[in-house]
Amino acid sequence: MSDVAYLQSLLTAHHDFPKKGIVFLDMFPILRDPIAFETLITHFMHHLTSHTIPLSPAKKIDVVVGLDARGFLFGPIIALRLGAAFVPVRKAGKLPGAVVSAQYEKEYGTDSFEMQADAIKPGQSVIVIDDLMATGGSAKAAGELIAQQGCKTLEYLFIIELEFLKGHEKLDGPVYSIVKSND
Ligand SMILES: O=P(O)(O)OC[C@H]1O[C@H](OP(=O)(O)OP(=O)(O)O)[C@H](O)[C@@H]1O
Ligand SMILES: Nc1ncnc2[nH]cnc12
Repeated sequence: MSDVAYLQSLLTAHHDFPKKGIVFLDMFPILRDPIAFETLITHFMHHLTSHTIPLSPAKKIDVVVGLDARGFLFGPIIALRLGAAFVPVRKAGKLPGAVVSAQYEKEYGTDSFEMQADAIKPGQSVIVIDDLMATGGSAKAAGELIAQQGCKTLEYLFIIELEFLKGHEKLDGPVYSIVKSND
């Protein structure tokens, strides 16, 4: 079985969670299996070092931005392996000090994201990491916060992309996802 098929086999679908009509894809079984978790990190690192960094104008990644909450579970590991900073984007009201904010709509509701105003510096190379892209609303809001700080998002990375929702069309940068789901 390929690495991607192995990771995909661990994802579990929950119907009508957290709302009727939503098929929720749970990635936590990957984190329960240390070999799968290591495979996930290695897969992202291979993509970043063989594709994203060579194509980046600065030939490096300065900042990994992880989205609340599941992007916090593996974003910091990738940041450490890259020697990059980790910066959280959190749901409104959770971060102290001056923040920048963006409202967004996601597959099952609306929310507001915040980032600390001094967390990234203009011109830094930034990537965004999260577990799943559905409508792309969350990732788009994160991209807006990064743009407000004078940076461009090099790439948006996800474990899972619900391709049929066409979230990539909302984003201002390329998307990389390990597992693509079309139903
Ligand atoms: O592409 P979208 O339609 O915006 O949906 C994707 C977002 O929804 C989920 O997070 P959620 O807001 O449920 O937060 P959680 O990680 O705290 O559970 C998921 O982890 C993404 O962040
Ligand atoms: N269908 C889904 N499964 C898991 N997380 C999600 N976030 C938004 N939509 C989701």
